[in-house]
Amino acid sequence: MESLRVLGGIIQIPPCNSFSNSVTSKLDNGRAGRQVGVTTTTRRRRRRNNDSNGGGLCVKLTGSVLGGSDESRLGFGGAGASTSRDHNDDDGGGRTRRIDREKGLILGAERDDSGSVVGFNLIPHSDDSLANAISDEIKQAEDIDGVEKPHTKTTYNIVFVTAEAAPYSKTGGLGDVCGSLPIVLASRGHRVMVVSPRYQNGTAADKNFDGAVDTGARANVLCFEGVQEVGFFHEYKEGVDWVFVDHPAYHRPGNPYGDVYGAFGDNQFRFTLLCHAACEAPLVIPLGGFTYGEKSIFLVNDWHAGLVPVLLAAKYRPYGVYKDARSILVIHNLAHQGVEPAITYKNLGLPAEWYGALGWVFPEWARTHALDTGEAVNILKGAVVTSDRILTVSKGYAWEITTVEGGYGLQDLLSSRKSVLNGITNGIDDVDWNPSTDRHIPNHYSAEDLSGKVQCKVALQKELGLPVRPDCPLIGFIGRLDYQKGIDVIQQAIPELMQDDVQFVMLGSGNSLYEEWMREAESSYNDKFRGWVGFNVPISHRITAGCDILLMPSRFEPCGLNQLYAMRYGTIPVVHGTGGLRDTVETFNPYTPDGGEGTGWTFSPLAKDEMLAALRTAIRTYREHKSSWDGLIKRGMQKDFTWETAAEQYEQVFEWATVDPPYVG
Ligand SMILES: Nc1ncnc2c1ncn2[C@@H]1O[C@H](COP(=O)(O)OP(=O)(O)O[C@H]2O[C@H](CO)[C@@H](O)[C@H](O)[C@H]2O)[C@@H](O)[C@H]1O
Repeated sequence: MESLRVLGGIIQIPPCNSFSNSVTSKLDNGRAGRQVGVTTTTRRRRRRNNDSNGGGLCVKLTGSVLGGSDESRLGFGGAGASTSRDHNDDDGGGRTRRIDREKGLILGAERDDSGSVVGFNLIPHSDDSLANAISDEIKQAEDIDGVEKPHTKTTYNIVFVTAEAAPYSKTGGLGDVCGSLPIVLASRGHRVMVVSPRYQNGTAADKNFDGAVDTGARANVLCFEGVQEVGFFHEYKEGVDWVFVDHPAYHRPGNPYGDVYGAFGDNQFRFTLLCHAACEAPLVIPLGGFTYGEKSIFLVNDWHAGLVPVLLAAKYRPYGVYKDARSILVIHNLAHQGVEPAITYKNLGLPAEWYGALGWVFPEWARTHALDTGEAVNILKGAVVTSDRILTVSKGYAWEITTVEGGYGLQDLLSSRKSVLNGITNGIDDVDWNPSTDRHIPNHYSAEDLSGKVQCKVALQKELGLPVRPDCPLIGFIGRLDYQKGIDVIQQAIPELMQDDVQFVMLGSGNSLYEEWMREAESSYNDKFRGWVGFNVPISHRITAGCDILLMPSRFEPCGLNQLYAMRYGTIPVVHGTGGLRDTVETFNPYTPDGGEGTGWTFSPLAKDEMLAALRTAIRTYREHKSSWDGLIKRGMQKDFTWETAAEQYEQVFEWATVDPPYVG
């Protein structure tokens, strides 16, 4: 059986021969390339590993099908591809169709009004059985695990640009989101690429990238007063094209942003490279035979990807490239904006006249000396200005960032873009985070049978060397040890909380002062407190399953994932009522006819006493009101936090983005 794959609403035909091909992007054709000094060459085209079953249809598309420049840009043609062709037809609409009598196929590039290729027609010429075979194949793609998958009405080519994507790289929630949302969007019928760096830090984590192979495609990026060559590695997995930008700057000990000495000094360089490379990837990497092309939607995650919309507006659109693309900035954390001295603007590979988009002036109180003019370049600000739409990861946070308290200096600008600003609450990966199948926890359980949960608690107490006491309330904290997470409030509360009959476990890494404090607290309260310093995913699952309560006193929280994981694992969240925490945790109300509603407790303001009061209410409920506690557990476990709901909302935003004209400056 010949196999066809359906990606992004187009029929994709696996190449039957591997062949070398030279692809030159539009930039090389003398337009934007000369202006900004970027050239791109694909040296070798590789076969998508998952498609290389030897049974692919052998179809060669030539310039008469696609038009000369498109042929080269899309990476078709090449000496090795073979097919027998009878003649060309004009379909009356000016499009040329290639008829393949032997296979009974008619192929034609379908274009929209502006001339962009939006897909290909594949029509059986004389044998209806082929049409049936094709629709069977399509159905199989949909029902791959026997489950009917929700499908989108309109498909898009979507390009995520991100500094991290789990399981390849992860330091926090950004990695989780960029590791799971793309898979859900792909399963709904979109064609999805994720572009992130190929980190190699000399640890076992390097193996995460073992499945990605060198595409041979290269981009020469002019920035930082030189030409930088980046490579592209690729792995096709779970319906997603994972593309990894390769450069020596990503090969060093530490995490994606820094090492034991702090943040890397060249992060502006490292993420400038990522952005330039991500803009080239859809033009030059023929994945499974097709590039993503110009009609792509870029999902620009946080400041690391923030130059992408600026590059689209300043470097590509003025030269007719990416005129049909759109960019959507997704803000996971406004506190980090990629701000550097104004003098570094010249490093970014942008035309001088675009300085205003990124230019930013620190308020007077934040300046360091009397002659400091406060002038800076702010990459996230550039993205806020130039992106076509803006998203945050919860509705509450979408409002907070327009206020003085939550706007980190960008509140006025964000308010001015309110008409294109929305909040979509993150979902969770319910395969990775499922207490009835989780490979990291010792006993499985579900809302129907909770018996495994107490066994997880006992196992955790043993693992941590705490007294094994199934009846003692066990409180957990998991997260980056950062000002954002309210660790200082926990610090203040611990001496008082340790007077109560409770156990407390903290897992986290980050600020070394907090790490040191966790070690000290463990030795001071050795029978009650454990501080696990480090980043450890299996332990994070075991804490989520084994604790009774998860504490999140975040100062601000754009969405927060741990409270969602906690609810799914029957662990009751006690959280500061801010951002996504307030949106997702409903405070327990026992006074309802059916015995109570709510999934946890929120407290406000963020202060030691308020936090302790909420914790103690939770502990009293745990001890004295067993049926209320069981109700809290069950309601939390039954909540729908899957990505499907969020994915549908993202699709709505894609539609709005494509209806409106793109930002042109
Ligand atoms: N030491 C450790 N060991 C193992 N795992 C650890 C860990 N420390 C943290 N994690 C994991 O990292 C993730 C953290 O996610 P969060 O959403 O809580 O926070 P983060 O602030 O990183 O993300 C930002 O982006 C996300 C995604 O949009 C928003 O939800 C959030 O509000 C915003 O601040 C969770 O999966 C957690 O288990």
